[in-house]
Amino acid sequence: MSASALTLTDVSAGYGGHITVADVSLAVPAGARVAVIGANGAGKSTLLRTIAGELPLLAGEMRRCETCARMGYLPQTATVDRRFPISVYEFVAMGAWQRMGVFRRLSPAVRQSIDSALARTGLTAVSRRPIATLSGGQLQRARFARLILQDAAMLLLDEPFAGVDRPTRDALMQLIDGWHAQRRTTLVVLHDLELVRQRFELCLTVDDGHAQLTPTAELLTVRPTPADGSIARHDFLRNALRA
Ligand SMILES: Nc1ncnc2c1ncn2[C@@H]1O[C@H](COP(=O)(O)OP(=O)(O)OP(=O)(O)O)[C@@H](O)[C@H]1O
Repeated sequence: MSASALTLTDVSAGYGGHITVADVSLAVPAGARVAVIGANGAGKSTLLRTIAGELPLLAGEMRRCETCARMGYLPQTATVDRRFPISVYEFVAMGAWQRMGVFRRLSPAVRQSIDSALARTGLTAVSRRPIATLSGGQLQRARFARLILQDAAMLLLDEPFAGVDRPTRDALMQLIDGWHAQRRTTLVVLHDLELVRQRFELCLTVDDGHAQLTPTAELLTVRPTPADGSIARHDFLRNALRA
């Protein structure tokens, strides 16, 4: 049995004392690819932000394995990223700030890592352009390149494929697969259940104020029927899988 990257015990998450998701207890195995799924407004982002430490726990306890304290968090696509008057290269380089040293100089090793991250995300040709000139898909690639630089053991990605085309989605999904091969743990908020079925071994379902971890094979392999009680407890899944 693999070690846990993340353990939640009776965790409640929400805003200003108002609980959105209650009593979450689960253990995410190190290196797992976890799809966080649920209807709009169910509380997926709230839970992810709480795990990222952006929101305080309203109750319960959270433990991360020692290396998983090195965490990369990608919020839903934010327009604020583009407002900075910096180049794509500089934007990506920000992922390496922890490795830059006191004078904030880029060592040759860090420069090599930046070049490699730009190449892996297909951005080498646009690396000198201002970040503001990137398309939505290119910006998402740049945000992934910055994540590569962070070298995090646990990655929390909130709807990373929203608004990107199929080739970009496939390229970014390959990066997530690569992180999986390196035994990094990923929690990814997704609405594409076919992608979840193909590439994520665990599902964190957020529904009706509760969240639980279930093997994808158990949750999504069987097409639901009205008599299928295991799926019927999640209305959002029943509707989505019937569509
Ligand atoms: N900053 C906030 N302050 C107060 N309530 C919030 C805040 N952000 C979100 N909420 C509320 O918390 C609930 C859960 O929102 P959340 O964004 O976590 O849902 P979600 O599952 O990620 O939805 P979606 O799939 O639409 O992104 C919603 O009722 C939402 O209105």
